[in-house]
Amino acid sequence: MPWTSSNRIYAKPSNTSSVQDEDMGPANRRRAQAAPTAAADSNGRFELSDHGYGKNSVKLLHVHRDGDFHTIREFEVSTELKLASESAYVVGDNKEVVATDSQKNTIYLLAKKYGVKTPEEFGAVVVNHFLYTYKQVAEAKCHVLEYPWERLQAGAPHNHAFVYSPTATRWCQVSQARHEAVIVKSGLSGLRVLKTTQSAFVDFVQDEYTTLTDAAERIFSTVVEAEWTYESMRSADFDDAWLTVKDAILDKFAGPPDTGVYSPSVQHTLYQAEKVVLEKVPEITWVKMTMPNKHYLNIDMSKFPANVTKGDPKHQIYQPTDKPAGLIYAQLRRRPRSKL
Ligand SMILES: O=c1[nH]c(=O)c2[nH]c(=O)[nH]c2[nH]1
Repeated sequence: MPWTSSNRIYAKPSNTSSVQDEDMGPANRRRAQAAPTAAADSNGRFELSDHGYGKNSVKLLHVHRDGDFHTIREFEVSTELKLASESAYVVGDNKEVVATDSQKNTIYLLAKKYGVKTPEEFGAVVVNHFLYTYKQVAEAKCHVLEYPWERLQAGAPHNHAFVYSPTATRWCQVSQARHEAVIVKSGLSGLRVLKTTQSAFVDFVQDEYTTLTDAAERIFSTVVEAEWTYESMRSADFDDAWLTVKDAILDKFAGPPDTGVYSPSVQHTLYQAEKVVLEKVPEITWVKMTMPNKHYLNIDMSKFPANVTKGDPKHQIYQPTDKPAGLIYAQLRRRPRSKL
């Protein structure tokens, strides 16, 4: 979010001078004396090019009890405020500072008051609250990370027991600057997948730097990260969109259970998954995926005598190498509609 210099207020607000020394305890007096003015501090040589403060990872469990049928969602919520004034930083004046401890309390109180429907909607409630309660807040951000609880299936869906199923982590970042629209970015991280066939990498540049040979058949494994934004808060079904993104990735990576789907490269598989996301969720404006190529290397057994390497051809051994990994990403967005 760009910040114009008009947001910056260097002068210490004049009403601070009306505070008499006698009103201060010794510690406050020491602090007030120590606080430099902006000019004395930097002589205009420096300017804050960014700032913000908040509470990190406030953990919260939301239980919705509907008779015997309970639903849970567990979150880590982080807040960040950018004040219009830089006084807290530059001259040590805390008058406009909403304490990070109060920000933590606010998260609990808003969750109690409004419930937590989706991370995105709760994030919007939080940023709205800060902007409209405190006029000195110029921008508010809220990051929500959701723990992957699923209802326990014990023959039937259990009324009140859940199992931790960390297939992927869901998160969102909601931000709003004063007089501007809410911006929602959602994401999925840590979706680790591997397939044992239907992956190749051939026909790439061959030159004096190349040792890699064409692989018509290889292991394909990655840990997918994805993030995307929405056109507006209003029309989107955030839970449904998140599941659609996860399913698009799994479907384009794996294909049908019996035959799979051929991947000529990580790049192409990533692109295919992003295309499905934009096709299926019209509210998403762009989607970015990152797929590190977690290499599983063939082990050269040719140097060993035949009698030791001879084994059941059904057994194939690879060497997993986490690092280095190829790092492949792309962002796909909608082209503006032609006016013709
Ligand atoms: O799918 C791949 N894309 C690459 O760009 C690449 N580079 C590489 O060494 N292996 C692979 N695999």
